Amino acid sequence: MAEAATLEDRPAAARAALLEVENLDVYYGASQILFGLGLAVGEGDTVALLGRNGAGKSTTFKAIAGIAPPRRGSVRLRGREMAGAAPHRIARAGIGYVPEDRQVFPEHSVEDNLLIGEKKGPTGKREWTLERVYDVFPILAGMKGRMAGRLSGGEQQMLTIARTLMGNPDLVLLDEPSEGLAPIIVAEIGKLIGTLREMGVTILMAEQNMHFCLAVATHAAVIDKGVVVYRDTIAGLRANREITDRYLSI
Ligand SMILES: Nc1ncnc2c1ncn2[C@@H]1O[C@H](COP(=O)(O)OP(=O)(O)OP(=O)(O)O)[C@@H](O)[C@H]1O
Repeated sequence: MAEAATLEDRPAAARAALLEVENLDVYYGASQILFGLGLAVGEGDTVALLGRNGAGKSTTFKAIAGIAPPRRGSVRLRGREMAGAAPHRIARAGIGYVPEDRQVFPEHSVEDNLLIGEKKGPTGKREWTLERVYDVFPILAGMKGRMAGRLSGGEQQMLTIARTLMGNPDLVLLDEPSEGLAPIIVAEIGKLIGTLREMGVTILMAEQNMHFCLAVATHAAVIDKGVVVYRDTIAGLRANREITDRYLSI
């Protein structure tokens, strides 16, 4: 009898997916950006959406979050259709979105930023409290009274992730968490994502930095010109030179 595969050996789609995206077409005006895009995120997975600059990663996230509503296709969270719903409804349904440009409230303290994000999860859960956030993000505990606008880029990135978690989402979308940060800070963010993965937080993150993803993700989807061209475990991606050379060479 074949040995049972571990959770991470199985493709995300083989388990009941928390998020299922199918046949997504997204346009900006007359230009089509996503072409029948599909991907799945299993509960507890950390899925990296990898692709070059302009491949459509941010657009995919905006479509899932309802900011760039798809013209066709389906975005289901636990089987519930989200496509076409307003962004605030999608957020309330359990999808937390951390955009590329790290939106902190600069004139508010770190702690106020966290409290602004506080809400019950879709099933009423309140797993993330200030105490828990400070436990996982000790750097924020040390600067809770500081104005968010005075934080460094990496600290703002952490604050935005922490604020999103305060909303107790079922799924966190992280758009290019390593972008524009110094290597030492990227390593910190990587460690943090690793901690969240160990805690069972489900994450879909967009990245251009393949090395960053190899270190923290469990699964990968590769996007090229608005189409997902490859889906596998991170181990599968690592072993696939053809895909990494063709779409992700850096
Ligand atoms: N608001 C917009 N209006 C028109 N075209 C856009 C808009 N935003 C993005 N695009 C185009 O859509 C395509 C996909 O962009 P997107 O930002 O989704 O890519 P990406 O993979 O996230 O890349 P990046 O790493 O540069 O953010 C690009 O060709 C981009 O120029």
